[in-house]
Amino acid sequence: MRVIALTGGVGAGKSLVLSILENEYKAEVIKADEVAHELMKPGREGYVKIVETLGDHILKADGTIDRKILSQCIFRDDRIRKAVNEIIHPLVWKNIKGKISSSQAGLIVVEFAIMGEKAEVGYDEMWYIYASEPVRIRRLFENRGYEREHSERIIASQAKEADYLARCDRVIRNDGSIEEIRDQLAEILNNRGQNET
Ligand SMILES: CC(C)(COP(=O)(O)OP(=O)(O)OC[C@H]1O[C@@H](n2cnc3c(N)ncnc32)[C@H](O)[C@@H]1O)[C@@H](O)C(=O)NCCC(=O)NCCS
Ligand SMILES: Nc1ncnc2c1ncn2[C@@H]1O[C@H](COP(=O)(O)OP(=O)(O)OP(=O)(O)O)[C@@H](O)[C@H]1O
Repeated sequence: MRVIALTGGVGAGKSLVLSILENEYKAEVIKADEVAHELMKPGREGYVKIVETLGDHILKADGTIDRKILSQCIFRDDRIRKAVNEIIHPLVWKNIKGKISSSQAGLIVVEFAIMGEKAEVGYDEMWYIYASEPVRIRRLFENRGYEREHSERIIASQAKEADYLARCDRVIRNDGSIEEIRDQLAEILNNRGQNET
């Protein structure tokens, strides 16, 4: 079993790379953000602690956490982001470790945008998906409707490029076309073997 950690900032193209790895390389994909959302559903460990810490103004009428409100809290206030991260991230990594140890897949890819010290899930190599900030801001505006200011706030809250580069074994460049991404993945996984960094 080979475990690849896949990281990069918002809008860099992680989901795109994951979909290619899942569909064309039969990888099992684990998304940290999806795990976090599971753990923030009513009654789950993350939900209880986050509501205790932030208060019930973050809840919708049906009792679920309102992601719009949580997003505004997280990206407008560093202290709130840190508090939420401290609650949710240890639970996320524990859950992901469990998923990896019970998996039978030959290739597992764990995706996360956050480079905290606790982001250690026993991976074999870490890939950094890179696209320049202007390209990311444009794609997020065109495809997700994010205003420039919102994208810039998220980018400011995430690891800097130098931090990603210092931690990663491999850089996948995604400033160009989807075909260029496919070519890079084929070269890494087919031609030169999965072990090479
Ligand atoms: C902040 C939330 C509410 C935003 O939800 P929303 O549906 O608007 O957008 P989405 O989930 O697509 O997130 C947008 C992007 O924000 C970035 N992001 C999410 N959480 C964080 C965070 N804690 N710190 C920095 N960036 C983050 C990621 O690049 C993500 O892809 C949501 O992402 C969330 O619940 N985050 C807390 C859980 C978490 O830390 N997840 C990250 C992996 S553990
Ligand atoms: N090479 C590319 N060419 C054109 N569009 C792209 C390319 N790569 C990514 N995109 C588009 O840019 C947007 C952001 O990409 P994606 O969702 O894969 O980023 P991400 O790193 O997963 O972001 P997040 O951290 O928010 O999850 C998507 O709409 C995606 O379709």
